[in-house]
Amino acid sequence: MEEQIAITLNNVSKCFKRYAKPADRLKEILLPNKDYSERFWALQDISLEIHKGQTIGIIGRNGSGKSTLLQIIAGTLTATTGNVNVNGRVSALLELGSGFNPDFTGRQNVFFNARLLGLSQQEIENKFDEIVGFADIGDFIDQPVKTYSSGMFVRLAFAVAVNVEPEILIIDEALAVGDIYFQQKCFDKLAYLREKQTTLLFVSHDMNAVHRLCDRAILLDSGRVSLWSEARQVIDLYEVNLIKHITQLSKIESMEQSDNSNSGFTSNAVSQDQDIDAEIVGSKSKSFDSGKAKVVFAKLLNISDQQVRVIISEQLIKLQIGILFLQSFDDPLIGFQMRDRTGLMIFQTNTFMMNKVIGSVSKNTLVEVIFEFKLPLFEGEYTITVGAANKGKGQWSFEEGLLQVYDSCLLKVSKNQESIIWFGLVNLSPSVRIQKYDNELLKR
Ligand SMILES: Nc1ncnc2c1ncn2[C@@H]1O[C@H](COP(=O)(O)OP(=O)(O)OP(=O)(O)O)[C@@H](O)[C@H]1O
Repeated sequence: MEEQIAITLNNVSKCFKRYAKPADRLKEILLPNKDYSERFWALQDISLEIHKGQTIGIIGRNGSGKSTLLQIIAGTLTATTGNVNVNGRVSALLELGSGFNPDFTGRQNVFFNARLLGLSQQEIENKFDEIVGFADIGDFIDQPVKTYSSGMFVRLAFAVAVNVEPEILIIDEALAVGDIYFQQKCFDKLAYLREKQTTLLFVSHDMNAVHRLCDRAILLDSGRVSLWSEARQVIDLYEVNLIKHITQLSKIESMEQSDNSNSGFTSNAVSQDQDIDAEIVGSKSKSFDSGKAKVVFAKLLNISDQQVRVIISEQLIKLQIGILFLQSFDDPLIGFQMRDRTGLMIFQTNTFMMNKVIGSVSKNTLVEVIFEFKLPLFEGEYTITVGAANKGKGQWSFEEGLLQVYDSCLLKVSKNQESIIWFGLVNLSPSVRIQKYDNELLKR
């Protein structure tokens, strides 16, 4: 079957008027026959064909034209030249606030927006609980949105945009807003829409997110397509360009500071108690609960057994889990998994997989398990899911699942100032050997 085309752009360019001084704009209003502006081409000669069901990342440095491109596809801006053809119902999450009436309540805005997106009154009523459940803003749904925090605003806007079952979903950086739980929920929803063959266009500066969500990507550079290819290749080129750019900047900086020789690293100044803004959230959202066991506690401790929520990368940490078994079991196991802010599972294990036997437990037995490990992760927030089951077999498999509590703990990993400089998910702590061969040696 021939693949359907969702979006076609033919030689699209966008020109904005710019004024050197604000007064020039005013002068032009007062003297309409004079032109005080200069022309600025934010997009130049963009031609693309996006197939139905593709997920496309749009990346590029600040000002490269990403938002302008999204707005032209979403129809909120018109191209100066070229033509755009969009085939399907578009739901767009662009600038914060666009599409919402500040004086309307959240509820009214949901109906208003969903109507604009082509849903009937009945369809919106059917979807309303799902949208509000997703946004999770409580009683604020009946308050005017002008009273919302920016986080609440994005929650509601995102909830509407993704739950109206769009054929084409356009998102501009919205995933960067909101707490880790909401971000994970958004990623899960986008993964679901992707499975349902929704065409997704996604602007982000977060390359992990682009990598996770997108098949292909567009790299914009000064309003032109620099590369349109597999996401991995485009991200690689973007990162190489970024490194080159940063290198250039730092060369200029070091020339400027050549008289300042004091450029050494500072010693490790981050303390365990500093910057604690994470919290143990307990059984926040139960993904599975058989009613046969429950989590009594899930705590992160440092090596001195003090409860912590901020951990310096590469330090030892203990995860202390208490499970109360409400029935007797002959061979229970307890485990955990760690996920990053995109919901990506980084690690999981359990007592069975570690060849540790809890042994049979009678009704109302509390079992405490302590996992101790190093945390060589990149700085950021992570969540821990705690689970229990009976009779393990193979990898994360068992005869009877008892509970799985997502987001039992939230932890924040902070940078280890004494470590090497590195980037990625896990510090592989590489060793390195360098050898130099002089000319004489090479001739031999
Ligand atoms: N209404 C406008 N009038 C004049 N110039 C504009 C207008 N909108 C955008 N621009 C300019 O067009 C260029 C591209 O802007 P755009 O917002 O599309 O970039 P971007 O890649 O999304 O940037 P960022 O990553 O910072 O969000 C920028 O130089 C911007 O200043």
